[in-house]
Amino acid sequence: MKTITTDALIIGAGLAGLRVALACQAQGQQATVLSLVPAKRSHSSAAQGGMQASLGNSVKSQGDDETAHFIDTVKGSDWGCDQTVARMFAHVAPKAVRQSAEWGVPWSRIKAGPRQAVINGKTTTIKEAVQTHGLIHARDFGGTKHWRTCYTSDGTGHSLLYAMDNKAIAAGIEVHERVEALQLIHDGQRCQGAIVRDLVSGELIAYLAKTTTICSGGYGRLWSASTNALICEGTGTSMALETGLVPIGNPEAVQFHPTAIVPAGILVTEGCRGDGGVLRDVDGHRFMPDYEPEKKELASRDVVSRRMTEHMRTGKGVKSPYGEHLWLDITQLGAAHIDKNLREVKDICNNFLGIDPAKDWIPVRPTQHYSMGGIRTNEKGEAYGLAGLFAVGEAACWDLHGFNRLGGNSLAETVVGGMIIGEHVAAAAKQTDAPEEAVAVPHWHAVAAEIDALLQAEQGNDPYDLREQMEQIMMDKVGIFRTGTELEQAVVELEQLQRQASELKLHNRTRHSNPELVEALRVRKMLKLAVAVAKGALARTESRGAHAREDYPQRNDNEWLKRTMVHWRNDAAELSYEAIDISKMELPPGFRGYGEDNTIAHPDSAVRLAQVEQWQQQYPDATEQERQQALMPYELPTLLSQPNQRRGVGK
Ligand SMILES: Cc1cc2nc3c(=O)[nH]c(=O)nc-3n(C[C@H](O)[C@H](O)[C@H](O)COP(=O)(O)OP(=O)(O)OC[C@H]3O[C@@H](n4cnc5c(N)ncnc54)[C@H](O)[C@@H]3O)c2cc1C
Repeated sequence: MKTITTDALIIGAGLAGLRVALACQAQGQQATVLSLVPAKRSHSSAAQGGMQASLGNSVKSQGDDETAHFIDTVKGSDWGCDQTVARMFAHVAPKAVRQSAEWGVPWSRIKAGPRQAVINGKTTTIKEAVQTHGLIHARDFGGTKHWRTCYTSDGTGHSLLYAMDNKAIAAGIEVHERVEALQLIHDGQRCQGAIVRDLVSGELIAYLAKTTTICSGGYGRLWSASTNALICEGTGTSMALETGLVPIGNPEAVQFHPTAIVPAGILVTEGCRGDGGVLRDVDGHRFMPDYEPEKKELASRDVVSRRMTEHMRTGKGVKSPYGEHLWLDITQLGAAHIDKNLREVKDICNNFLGIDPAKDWIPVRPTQHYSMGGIRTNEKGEAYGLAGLFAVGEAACWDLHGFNRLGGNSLAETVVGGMIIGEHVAAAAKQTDAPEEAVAVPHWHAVAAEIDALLQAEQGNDPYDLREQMEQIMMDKVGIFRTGTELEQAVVELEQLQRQASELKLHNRTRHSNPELVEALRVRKMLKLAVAVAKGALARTESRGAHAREDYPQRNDNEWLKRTMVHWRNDAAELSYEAIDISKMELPPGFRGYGEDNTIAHPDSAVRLAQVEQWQQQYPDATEQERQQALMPYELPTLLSQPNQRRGVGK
């Protein structure tokens, strides 16, 4: 058995993984990072539009601060998030953006003086103040009170990941690429690394570590149409699920992005609408103001995706050989703006549609985009159920996003989460003894036996076929709008596929670079996750954020203000629930601001609201910080707890 030992094993070399690694290395803990692909090819590099942080620099960001960011995030989540996490996050986000600037991220900057901008479909003049010249700019994004999304043209993820990876190289962090973690090493109490397969040589390696952090990204590729990269298959998340000890939180919370191009499914950023683009139907009519008169195209993502789907259902979609779609019109922004701020969108339109977005409308429809659910962790990023295991980024349910993530809050989560949780990972690694090799042996044998069996099987099912069926079921029955009948069918069908996946037959019997073997190992993991998503969705008989049940259209705080927890036990998904405590909320549940308020209220909401109001009346002169700490105290590592300063025209 080949073994590699390290202090902190990090599975995933996207933004979350690299930021955790940098935090560990800075604390003198050796970090070793694993990745399916070279680090700079991780999915984070695909992020376009930007990263939220309340710098308050621009004239349109005036008045922004951590509290506004916190409130937007909680409302965006439809009160499903962990408010303490949202508070910690909003506090650290400005530090994350500034640090990344120091590390070389070329943030788009403010130019003092007047400039033309398109707001609500009208060309307007905006004047930036002289004292803000050269400060980091922000653009508008959906569901936010102020312009808060910092950006580098529309290649924000690319710039961030390149800067982060260069920093990791400079820090001497080892990234082992083209390897795949297949099973966690643990003794039932503590996680001590992972069994990993070299995707080129086929060799199995036991990575032994004091701490293990899963940063393996989302599970978008469970659906046949997704904006996610092909490697976003959720195998890291499923690996935690397979322990039977670690739960997945809110697997059913899945976001569909309004604007993926048709037919390729590639995303064009929310920045298109943030910068003034509008949505049009088959008649060229701008329909969003009819549904959401206040926020229009910049309502929360889940809301816009639903409105688009509803509008197509009324017969206003554009028919195409690839199904119906709507139009995204950014022509009003003009070629100069697009060339500067939306150049990736321009390339995508040119290369995949053969159109010029400065002149032509872009065919779009809502498509699977983001996994709010993931490995359930506490505020320190520690996974439930196994000591020494952490999760950060899209793979985790830390739970910053609840049932809907705001645009720009995911890049921010990867870096902020990496900064905060990285400190806890480093501290845990310092306090833990190196594991004994023996603990890895049964896990190594289990994985080796699974691979042997797959390579020797004379009969069984085709892994590609099972996967295709899974993707279609997820698309047709676990989509934007959900019903009990379809979800019941989905659960039955997915469970059947999952059972079939225990018997697979491969045509390719080689041990080294064997894509069919990779597929077989992955499809088993993906099917478990798919079952968890569908079962969670079926059980949740309410509509909250991106989880929209047509048979249960109301948000039901009375019965459902709780987090779904899925354990994999006895080869089946087992559901339980974790209550969300209203009495500890800084922002008690209320109306989110879209459509009609049809919430079934929880009796504790009114009680908590009265407490919050009473406190405010009792201490009218309290500072914002005093108010906040009194209502919902939170702790951050000292390094990150300092107040933020704002130099712009904001507070
Ligand atoms: C097209 C697109 C545009 C987006 N734009 C924005 C935006 O503008 N703003 C925003 O906030 N968010 C955006 N997002 C979301 C955001 O990009 C992601 O949520 C975020 O980058 C995820 O980062 P991560 O570090 O968690 O995971 P990733 O960047 O996905 O990295 C996962 C890593 O895990 C590795 N890995 C996976 N499984 C294994 C395994 N089993 N063994 C070993 N390694 C493994 C991979 O190789 C990779 O290195 C966008 C998403 C998409 C799809």
